[in-house]
Amino acid sequence: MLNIAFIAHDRKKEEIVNFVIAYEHVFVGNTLYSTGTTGQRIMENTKLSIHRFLSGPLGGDQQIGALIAQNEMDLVIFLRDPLMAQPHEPDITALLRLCDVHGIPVATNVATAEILVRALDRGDFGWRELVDLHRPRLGV
Ligand SMILES: O=C(CO)COP(=O)(O)O
Repeated sequence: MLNIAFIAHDRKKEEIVNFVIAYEHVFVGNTLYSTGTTGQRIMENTKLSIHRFLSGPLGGDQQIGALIAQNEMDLVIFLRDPLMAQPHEPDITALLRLCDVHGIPVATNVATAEILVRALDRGDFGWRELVDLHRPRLGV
């Protein structure tokens, strides 16, 4: 079972909802997290249960970043809006930076998300457990 985070900016909300509906059978059984509004929209449209943090502009990206820093996140799907500036741009940069610091697979567009979720379905994320042998989860 993996810990997976869903995040999408407003103009990407419909895209992430459709993506999660399409792969609901892959995501079910994992522990799912999201920023506030993204999670609300996904839960309204699927049977998935999601731990929702604050909305992104209010600190949700930072809350998910904290889980990444504690080695509590295995996959991040973050559909960013590349065409509109966000008020919390530093938080977005910080989250993506932490993914790179800790080597966490992160998709920032749906094409990459699709490849990662198919890899997840095939069991390709087994290597995360090997990494965990050397970097035990700290818990939250
Ligand atoms: O702003 C976000 C990510 O940076 C997403 O927040 P919401 O899911 O609350 O819209």
